[in-house]
Amino acid sequence: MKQTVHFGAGNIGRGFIGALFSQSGYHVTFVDIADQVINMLNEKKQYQVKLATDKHESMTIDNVSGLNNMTQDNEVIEAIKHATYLTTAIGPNILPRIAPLIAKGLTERVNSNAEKLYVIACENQISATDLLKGYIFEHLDEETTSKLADKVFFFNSAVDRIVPIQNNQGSLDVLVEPYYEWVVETRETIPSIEGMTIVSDLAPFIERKLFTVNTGHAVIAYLGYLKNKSTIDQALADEEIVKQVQATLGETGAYLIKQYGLNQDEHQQYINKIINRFKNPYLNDGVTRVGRSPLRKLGPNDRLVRPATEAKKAGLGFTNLAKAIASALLFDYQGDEEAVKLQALIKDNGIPAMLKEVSGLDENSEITREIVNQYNAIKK
Ligand SMILES: NC(=O)C1=CN([C@@H]2O[C@H](COP(=O)(O)OP(=O)(O)OC[C@H]3O[C@@H](n4cnc5c(N)ncnc54)[C@H](O)[C@@H]3O)[C@@H](O)[C@H]2O)C=CC1
Ligand SMILES: O=P(O)(O)OC[C@H]1O[C@](O)(CO)[C@@H](O)[C@@H]1O
Repeated sequence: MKQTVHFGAGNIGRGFIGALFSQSGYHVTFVDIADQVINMLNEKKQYQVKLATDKHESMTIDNVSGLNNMTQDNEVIEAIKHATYLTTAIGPNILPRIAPLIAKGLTERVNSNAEKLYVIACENQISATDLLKGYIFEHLDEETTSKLADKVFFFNSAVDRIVPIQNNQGSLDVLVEPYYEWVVETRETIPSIEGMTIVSDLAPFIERKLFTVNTGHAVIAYLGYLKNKSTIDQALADEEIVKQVQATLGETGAYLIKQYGLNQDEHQQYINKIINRFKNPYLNDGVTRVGRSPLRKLGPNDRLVRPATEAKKAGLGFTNLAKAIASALLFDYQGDEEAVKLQALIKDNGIPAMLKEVSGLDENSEITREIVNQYNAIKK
């Protein structure tokens, strides 16, 4: 049986990427630090992926096992030696932490296995696999790096499926929305995986996804949080929030249409479809999950700041994106480490300096000034 190694046995790992590999006839070795999940994978050897619909359809995912990367280095290295794919869905900030072990696995693999290995990071981040590759290469010597050239391939990808936090402690089952899209950039012919779409240029796909699904979701989460809504569908029952999401996605849409020559009507349909996905009442998706890690989400290349800077460059409007950024700055959820740090940065340094440090925006830029105006208006 073909083997794949997947880092991150969380929501996307079990509910999306690992499930597709299992359905494509692979044995999936999940690697994670969560002992309870790893033990359950090894005991039960299967779990259910349940669809968030009125019919509650479910499918069995089998041929799965687990390894703990903190305590089972050798077993992880062994698994990497025999895998056809190595994927991650672990969070972009965690990639540097798993890179040393992957580097050890690749070093042993290239000396013992001539088969090709395909590495794909499945994270909400532009060029996540390139980033992972960079971290891995920091731990490789020159000889190994050159051996890797025609044996280990790194492909960027875009992943789209809403998988909320699961309210089922002690179970491996995962509730997911029915929709999914996994787009992988490569010109190689690679072993086919059910549900994987191959493209030669990922940029339009990942930007369209990140600046529509993720920008829209973030706007709803931050505005919903400010209005004391607990879930995304509850936030979308508020007409003002709906209007604000539409206005913001109008701005990202204008940039995407101009940049990639998209058809305006088709893009509007894409936006409408996504807002309907967000309304799914069976997902029960918390605003604090969707708004999690605001420092990452306020990064220069992420879902809020990049469309604003790109829109500005293209001579397009960015007022609603500035309002979205301002609402993110008011995310003060104490259960989120980054939200706590964000509030401390704002308190200690003020918004312009914080935006310079976190978002790479000049303190006197037009975007920064607009964000500060919007922030003050929301606070009133
Ligand atoms: N949940 C969703 O709807 C979507 C998430 N994504 C992306 O997928 C990635 C994963 O997100 P989720 O699955 O939602 O998160 P999650 O928190 O459910 O899963 C992450 C997993 O990584 C594990 N982990 C953390 N640190 C680790 C370490 N040092 N070594 C090994 N394992 C470690 C955690 O124990 C957890 O099981 C993120 O980049 C996210 O942006 C992308 C699309 C949709
Ligand atoms: O996973 P992140 O980057 O923290 O952001 C959460 C967002 O990503 C998703 O997981 C889907 O792409 C959404 O649920 C939400 O927009």
